[in-house]
Amino acid sequence: MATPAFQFTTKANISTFGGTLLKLTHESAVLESTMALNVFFPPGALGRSTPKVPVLWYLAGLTCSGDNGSEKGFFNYWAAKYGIAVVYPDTSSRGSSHPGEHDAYDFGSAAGFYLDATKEPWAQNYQMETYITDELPAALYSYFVVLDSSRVSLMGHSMGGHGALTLFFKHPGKFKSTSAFAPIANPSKCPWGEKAFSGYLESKEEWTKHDATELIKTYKGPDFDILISCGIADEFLKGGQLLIDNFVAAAKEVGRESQVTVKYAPNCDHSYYFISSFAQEHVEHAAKHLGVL
Ligand SMILES: N[C@@H](CCC(=O)N[C@@H](CSC=O)C(=O)NCC(=O)O)C(=O)O
Repeated sequence: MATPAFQFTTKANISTFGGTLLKLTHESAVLESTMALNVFFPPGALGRSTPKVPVLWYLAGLTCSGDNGSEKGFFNYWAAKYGIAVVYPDTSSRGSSHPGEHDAYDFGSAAGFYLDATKEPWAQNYQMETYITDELPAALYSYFVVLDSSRVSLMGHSMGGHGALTLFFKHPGKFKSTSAFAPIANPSKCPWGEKAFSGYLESKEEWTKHDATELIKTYKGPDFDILISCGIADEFLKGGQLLIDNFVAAAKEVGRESQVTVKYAPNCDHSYYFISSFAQEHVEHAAKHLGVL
């Protein structure tokens, strides 16, 4: 048997909900970094090659790693039930030490914004879009052949919700569905997004290419069915960081309002207590589009 060109190191093998959560590391060429991630395999899937299982990616938010979603999202119970693997990648390159990289919670490490930076020094290794849509999936799907590269969905939270929406629009047809918890839905117009885009991108003309509220207006791919959940008491919704209404208005502008469902949850905040409360709904949304519900 040929040795796969790409190697993962298993740091932990954890039995949960009848399946297995692997804590992995690997060398990323595009991020120029050793990267950690977690992958949940539903019952019976790890170690077999067929039947393949669909894959759901969870993109986490600012300050997070692959651990937040896998430990506090409560996705694995529902993924086990529907026979779905869940990939929990990290949120930025971890191998560098650019000026200011580790100083703020909303820029640099753990704040890669799921885009390919064009401004130096970030352009060297802050290439999260290529990592999430190309390098890491190619490596995972060839190493763990049970993962079905033809049935893949996305979901994400906050900065990761921005990633789940923008990567879906930027790569038409690559993902069966997407959904988001409290996404940063119009980053060009909020403080988190303005800081990230002006730091990572060479010119302001590039901003629209990374903003879900702009991308939905120019999207030419297949129709979609986007689910967004957000807490009414979300401090970042109230603080103007999420701007979900702008995304809904853009959907209306291009006649796609029926393809976007936004559900506001009474009393809920921005935390994983909110996310885990709606984990079932988001995994089942993906399960429907992945053909297992
Ligand atoms: N100042 C806070 C802000 C960090 C925070 O709330 N992060 C959220 C994501 S926000 C948007 O991407 C988060 O999910 N945190 C991790 C968690 O487990 O709650 C701070 O630095 O704490």
